[in-house]
Amino acid sequence: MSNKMFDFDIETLGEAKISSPIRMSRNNGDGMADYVSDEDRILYSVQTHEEDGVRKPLLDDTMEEAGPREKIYFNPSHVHAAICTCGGICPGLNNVIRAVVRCFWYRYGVRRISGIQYGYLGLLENSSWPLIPLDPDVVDDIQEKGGTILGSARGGGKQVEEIVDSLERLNINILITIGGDGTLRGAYDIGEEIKRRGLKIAVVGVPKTIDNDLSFIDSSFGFDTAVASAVPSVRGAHVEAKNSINGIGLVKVMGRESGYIAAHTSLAQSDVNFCLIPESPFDLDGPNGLLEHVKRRILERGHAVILVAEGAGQEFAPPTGETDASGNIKYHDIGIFLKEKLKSYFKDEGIPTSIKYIDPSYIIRSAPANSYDSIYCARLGAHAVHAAMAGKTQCLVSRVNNQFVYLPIKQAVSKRSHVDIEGTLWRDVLENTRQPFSMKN
Ligand SMILES: Nc1ncnc2c1ncn2[C@@H]1O[C@H](COP(=O)(O)OP(=O)(O)OP(=O)(O)O)[C@@H](O)[C@H]1O
Ligand SMILES: O=P(O)(O)OC[C@H]1O[C@](O)(CO)[C@@H](O)[C@@H]1O
Ligand SMILES: [Mg+2]
Repeated sequence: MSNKMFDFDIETLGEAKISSPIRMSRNNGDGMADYVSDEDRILYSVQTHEEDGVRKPLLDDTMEEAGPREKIYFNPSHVHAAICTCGGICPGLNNVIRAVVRCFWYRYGVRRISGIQYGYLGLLENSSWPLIPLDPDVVDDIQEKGGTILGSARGGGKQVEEIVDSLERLNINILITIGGDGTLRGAYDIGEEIKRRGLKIAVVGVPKTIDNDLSFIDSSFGFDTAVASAVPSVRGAHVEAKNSINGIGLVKVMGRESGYIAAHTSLAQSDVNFCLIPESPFDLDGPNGLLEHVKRRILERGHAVILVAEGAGQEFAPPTGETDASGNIKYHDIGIFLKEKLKSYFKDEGIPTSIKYIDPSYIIRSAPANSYDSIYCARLGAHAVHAAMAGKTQCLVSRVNNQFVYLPIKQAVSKRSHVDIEGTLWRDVLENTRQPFSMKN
């Protein structure tokens, strides 16, 4: 009997019958890398569980290993591949684009590769942005720069019929979408419309989220760079706070629903005394509220550093009622709100303070990828191309348990990843900051 919890089966456009132009081996031990077969599977859970009094691995949920297949679906000379980047920018987008183009070009000999400008908007009927022809020369140095050479945008993704009309009109038969949960949902819907029309167009996603809030992925590309880029702001806030009388350094980082950047940055630069994330609601006032705890810290140590994720404390103000072009709710600026609260609280308490507020959000998001993310993006991009050439569709490339895998988009977007406040990451953050485990009265 199967105890499967997840559906990790990948859809394909049809049987892969064409021999891959990539020369690899079928045998272990001959000193040459082997093709990956669809039957090569990776265990999803590396934890053991108890069965009949014995600890056993969970063997039922397995994911398809990513990599070049011996047989591919598309004849490379018939391929017109397109790439688009959607949502907010993130370190590493250009690295992924570069890797995708180079893999199509050098490994498979694909010569028609187009960049779609400004995400799904570039595929709408009235788009005035032409396709950008891509080849290894065009993408040669792009990894040096932050952002994406294609531009990115929100909105347009729900107009799937128009998008598929454009794919048909432009003879695009592979679409690589690089983006977050919204982009992936859009990619899935585009795949459904393609199926409904009986077309043979592969849609493959490369998951992007600076907030690191996608499930079924160890950590998203650009996240390591984001944390590394947040560190100097915390360091600056700490120096400013220490050099002032009762100084308070307040830093805001991104993280709408998940506080991973804040949590990891607190560990990377352990000057943080209070790390505030959406997953761990807190009170401002009262004996166990944030303000009282900051006061205690100021009276004991003469300075304090607060790192807040943008989605934390949203309940302190009524919802803005505004959304962006993709339908995401616009948040209050918790950084500015906290700065004002701290100011008036300490004034009322008769304690002189100096509050320095730093918001490095867009500096972090626009940074070029560091070496760790550059390596990661190069590998993600190539793996996305191997999936598409093999005719896999409505899937994405991910790294789970340090292995590259293909996952169905539907399963991957079925839940978001949040910092588990009973888990080891948050436990380690609390040990480092020495803040109370709860600041609720
Ligand atoms: N539920 C959905 N179904 C189909 N398309 C969607 C959906 N949500 C968003 N999209 C489309 O996906 C694209 C990107 O969405 P969004 O702006 O939310 O960014 P994202 O991909 O979630 O990345 P991030 O929010 O991390 O920057 C937009 O073109 C949007 O129209
Ligand atoms: O300024 P924008 O484009 O609305 O994006 C802000 C949002 O984008 C994200 O960086 C995700 O891409 C969130 O962390 C943030 O809330
Ligand atoms: Mg989103």
